[in-house]
Amino acid sequence: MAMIDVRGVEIRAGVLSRPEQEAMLRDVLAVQAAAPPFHPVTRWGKAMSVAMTSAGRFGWVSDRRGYRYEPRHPSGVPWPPIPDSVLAVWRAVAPGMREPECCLVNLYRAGARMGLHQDRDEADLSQPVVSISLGDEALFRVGNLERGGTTESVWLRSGDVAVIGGAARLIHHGIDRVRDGSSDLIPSGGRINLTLRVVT
Ligand SMILES: O=C(O)CCC(=O)C(=O)O
Ligand SMILES: [Fe+2]
Repeated sequence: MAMIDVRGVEIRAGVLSRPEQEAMLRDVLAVQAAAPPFHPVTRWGKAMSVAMTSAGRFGWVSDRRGYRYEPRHPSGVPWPPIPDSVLAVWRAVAPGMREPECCLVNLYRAGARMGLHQDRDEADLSQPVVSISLGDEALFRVGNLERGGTTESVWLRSGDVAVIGGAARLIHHGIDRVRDGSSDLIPSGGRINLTLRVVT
């Protein structure tokens, strides 16, 4: 299994076989059925282009009050549990770490992107963020610990796993674009990204 290091972010290509991706997709579609994806609104009132939902004890939400982790979906229902297929990936790539408390589900349909940001809303930064890609390929950009400076980009493909941890835990990263129609995994098209986080 190939692993490349992009500024301390470990990108493991082809962690999931096609049958494993299909099984995980079924589990993620069940999460989405229980907790429908929504477009979070930023503090400044702008809807994000990525639709989101979560599984686990906490989910990530944003609205006019800002962003934070919450124990319930905006509808009031608790987030569904993180599927075992997803937990298995965390255990494989982050052995000895705590169990994840949030699986953020990012849904990229045509034109969706995610600007450069840090994942810094978690209390225990000794724990990594593990990111799983399903469906269409995405151009992942990695910057620096501080704002600004040069960046490097790499395509993430269906079944790839990225580990953002250690000295790179607070590195800036984002998704510039998704190559529409590059994968046939998701029948309705697009890309799903799962990020596993220890929140507390
Ligand atoms: O979609 C991706 O690959 C990255 C997602 C991400 O950075 C996040 O949800 O914080
Ligand atoms: Fe992130």
